[in-house]
Amino acid sequence: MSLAPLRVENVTLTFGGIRALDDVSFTVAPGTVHALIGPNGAGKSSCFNVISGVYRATSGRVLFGDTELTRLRAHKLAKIGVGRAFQNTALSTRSTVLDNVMLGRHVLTRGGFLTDGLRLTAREERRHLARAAEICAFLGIGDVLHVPVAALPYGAAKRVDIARALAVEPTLLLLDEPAAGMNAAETAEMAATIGDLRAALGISVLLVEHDMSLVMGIADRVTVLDFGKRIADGSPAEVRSDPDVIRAYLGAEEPA
Ligand SMILES: Nc1ncnc2c1ncn2[C@@H]1O[C@H](COP(=O)(O)OP(=O)(O)OP(=O)(O)O)[C@@H](O)[C@H]1O
Repeated sequence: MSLAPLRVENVTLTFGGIRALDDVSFTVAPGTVHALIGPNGAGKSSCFNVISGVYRATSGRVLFGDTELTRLRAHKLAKIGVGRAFQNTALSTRSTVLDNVMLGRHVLTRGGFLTDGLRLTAREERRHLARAAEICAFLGIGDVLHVPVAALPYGAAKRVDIARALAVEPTLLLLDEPAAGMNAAETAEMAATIGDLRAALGISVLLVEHDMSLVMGIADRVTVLDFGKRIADGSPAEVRSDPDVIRAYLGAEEPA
């Protein structure tokens, strides 16, 4: 598996008069867990949405290896090895866990077996089902494969979303606030899972996160935004002691 760096280069994003991102640059090195943090309204979600193709940058670009992501549609992202899980899960809540994760796998087959009516052979289908089940087991939801997502606790539903993102066999996983809405115990479990992912699959992870405690324990590198600008970029220890970061978080929360 060849891993490519993700390069965010001089990205600016404006909404009318608001500069949500102002000349932001950073690089996610292959095989690392990279966190993008910042106080409320700093531009984290905007940046995630530019990287994952939801918003188009006003200027600047995002490259994954040699491919410019800024112009790619979602299914193309999956094809080049980028999986993404959003803050507000887009799961089909009446469908089972396994069916949701299988949806993530259709991009791996020629044309997509669910969208164009192509039938998979029974053998191919078994292979995809087995892999989907394996991914779920890895994420600790292997015992609820046949349960509708609507019946799951919140933390488990977030894991289904991540499983679906992993189902495209990405080399880069984009996670938008994976611990949002979780209690301390669930947050710690999620942090452990993200660490395991990198260790077991060797993939790169870009994580947008408000919760500093989750980030500091697992990130190799941290980029900090404030009012749309990059104010720091370095190891968790460097960032935590950076005066600009401490100032930005004052009044909101102390760096963990
Ligand atoms: N669709 C939009 N239209 C107009 N303004 C927007 C839009 N999305 C974000 N903004 C503005 O851009 C700025 C950055 O917002 P963004 O949601 O990216 O920050 P954030 O760091 O993710 O914040 P939070 O932690 O609160 O989710 C804010 O001033 C926000 O009001």
